[in-house]
Amino acid sequence: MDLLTIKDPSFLKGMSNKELEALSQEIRQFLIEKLSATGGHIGPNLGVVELTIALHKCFDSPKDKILWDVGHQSYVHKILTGRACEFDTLRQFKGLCGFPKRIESEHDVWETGHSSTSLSAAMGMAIARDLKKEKNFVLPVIGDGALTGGMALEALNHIGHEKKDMIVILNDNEMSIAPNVGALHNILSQLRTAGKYQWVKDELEVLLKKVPAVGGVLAATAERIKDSLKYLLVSGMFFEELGFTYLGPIDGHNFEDLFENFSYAKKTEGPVLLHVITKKGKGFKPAETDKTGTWHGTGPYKMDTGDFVKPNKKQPPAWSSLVSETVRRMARSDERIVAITPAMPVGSKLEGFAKEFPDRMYDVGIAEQHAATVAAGLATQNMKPFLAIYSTFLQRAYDQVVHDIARQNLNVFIGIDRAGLVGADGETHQGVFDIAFLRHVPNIVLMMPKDENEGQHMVYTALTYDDGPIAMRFPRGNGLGVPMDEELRSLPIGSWEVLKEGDDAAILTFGTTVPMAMEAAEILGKQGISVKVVNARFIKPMDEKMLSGILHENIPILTIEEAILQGGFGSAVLEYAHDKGFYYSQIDRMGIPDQFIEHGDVGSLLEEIGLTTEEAVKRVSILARKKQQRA
Ligand SMILES: Cc1ncc(C[n+]2csc(CCOP(=O)(O)OP(=O)(O)O)c2C)c(N)n1
Ligand SMILES: CC(=O)[C@@H](O)[C@H](O)COP(=O)(O)O
Ligand SMILES: [Mg+2]
Repeated sequence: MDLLTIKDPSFLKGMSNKELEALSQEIRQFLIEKLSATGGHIGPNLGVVELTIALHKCFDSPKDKILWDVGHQSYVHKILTGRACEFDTLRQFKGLCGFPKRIESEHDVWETGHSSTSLSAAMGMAIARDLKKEKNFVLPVIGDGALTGGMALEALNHIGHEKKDMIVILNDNEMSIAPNVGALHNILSQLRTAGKYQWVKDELEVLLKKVPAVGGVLAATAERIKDSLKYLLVSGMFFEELGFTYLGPIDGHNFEDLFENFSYAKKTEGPVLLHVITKKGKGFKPAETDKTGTWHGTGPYKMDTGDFVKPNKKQPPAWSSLVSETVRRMARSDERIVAITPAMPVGSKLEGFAKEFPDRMYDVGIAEQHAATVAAGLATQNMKPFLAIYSTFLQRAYDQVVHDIARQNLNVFIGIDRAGLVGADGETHQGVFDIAFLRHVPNIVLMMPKDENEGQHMVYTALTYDDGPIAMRFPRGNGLGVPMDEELRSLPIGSWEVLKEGDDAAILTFGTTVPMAMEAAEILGKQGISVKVVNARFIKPMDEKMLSGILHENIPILTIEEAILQGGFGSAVLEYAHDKGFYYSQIDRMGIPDQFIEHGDVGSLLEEIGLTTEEAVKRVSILARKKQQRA
């Protein structure tokens, strides 16, 4: 069939299994083709083709609520709900979002991007349903990786206690981004090999009921026999003990299995957990055989060979590699260095570190809070923990940074990756809040390098700093390709760097917006305006000596940051000026406005919010003109 003609999932109701098999192949081929041009989360989506079709055939979305945990595997859902025609714009500026988006469709009942929220949201929907005395199914789909997230376990605990009607679909493909980790993963492995539990339990019930009852004693004994048999037959009655009816494990690519279990689940009171086994990347060899997470989320690729489309010219090293490899280099001479990642060993480029120091690298699963406090615990024992974590995911560990790390002034090095706009992943992943939520935390040092050479020195600074928590933020993508110093050196904490002298105005900035500031200063120079450009590489503590000097000279200031304005670096400069009595200094700020930034290429996003060289030129011209008028 022509997928582009699909308006909603109702067409599935009348289709035979054979027709559904054919549809599955068409959807797989469509995904492989479309994503070869756009990139995206090909592996996760190829794994849920039959599962998604079966859900939309057996249930009535949006009356029945289908939630997608993380949401990176919702492309098939988007195809079946009338958005196939938008896939050429997937994850592009003003195009189709790569995660569920309520504004896109009534079938996207819950927005995700960060992991492990679906069960909690589903519980909220189930409570609302029952209070409103409505009748509908609530169906969160959660992966084996997402299940390792603390929120998911909090939700299981609550759902099992409240015994709300809900059908949790556990999509178990044994993979997180990289192979899944943890004791929960081991329980799932046991369940995967234990074979179908549910039918055994039911047959047991029938059998035991046939035993002639001799009063309650035997029945109670029978119950105990049944329970002990349950333990005997199926290890890890983890979910049943939590109050769920556990079904499965079943083949998530087999329509008969899916339909049979969905219908059983529909008739089961209370929360059901249906354990579905799928193959990540199914139907596309390179993705299906991927054991490292390379095909979890990709750029464009060649369909016939599976080769990724490479940029035309050689790229400078990725920022994540620069940081992780410098940590690795330092770990050779400092045995105290331990790396911790919450399920992102591939994204944080920690494979080399893990290979060289297997006993000093911990992937804790999707557990950012746990990761941060493990780092804190390590620091109490005079180890040198390196917490490698994306800016957006660090949001999950805010209290652990405040309560465990900073309050105890523990020497943890936080490598804040993907700081700034990340682009295609959009609103849920932009790394724009970390300055605002860290700057006000006592004891913390927060810095950002202007290029990868300064970056390696910052890693050295962080790992040789012993006075408490120190965080270095760095962007997604690649460095600038600057020459790299052989020897690593430490930067004086709180020191800024003058990149260009000038006295009509000063631009204070750091990281990715330094080139923009230099370009603006050059343009303004040609207009007779001499602009000082300062690499304000320490966001906290600021270089108060240099800042008060600029304020004393009454030089107007423009701050620029690829981070949220409210509470950001510019706010810190405003606060400082006011606190030191510079009430009349001209200070302007450029940064991310008070809104969530959607998906798209970073250039278009910066253009759209006016974080551009042209805007900087305009702002400084106004400041300089005002200064001249006052002179
Ligand atoms: C809080 C949070 N931490 C980390 C991530 C990054 N992440 C995206 S998908 C993923 C793995 C999810 O594994 P699973 O739930 O099993 O889904 P699968 O990709 O196997 O279908 C991770 C760690 C995230 N989205 N949210
Ligand atoms: C869905 C998810 O959260 C991850 O797959 C994320 O998209 C990875 O981001 P990077 O591509 O920046 O590593
Ligand atoms: Mg998985």
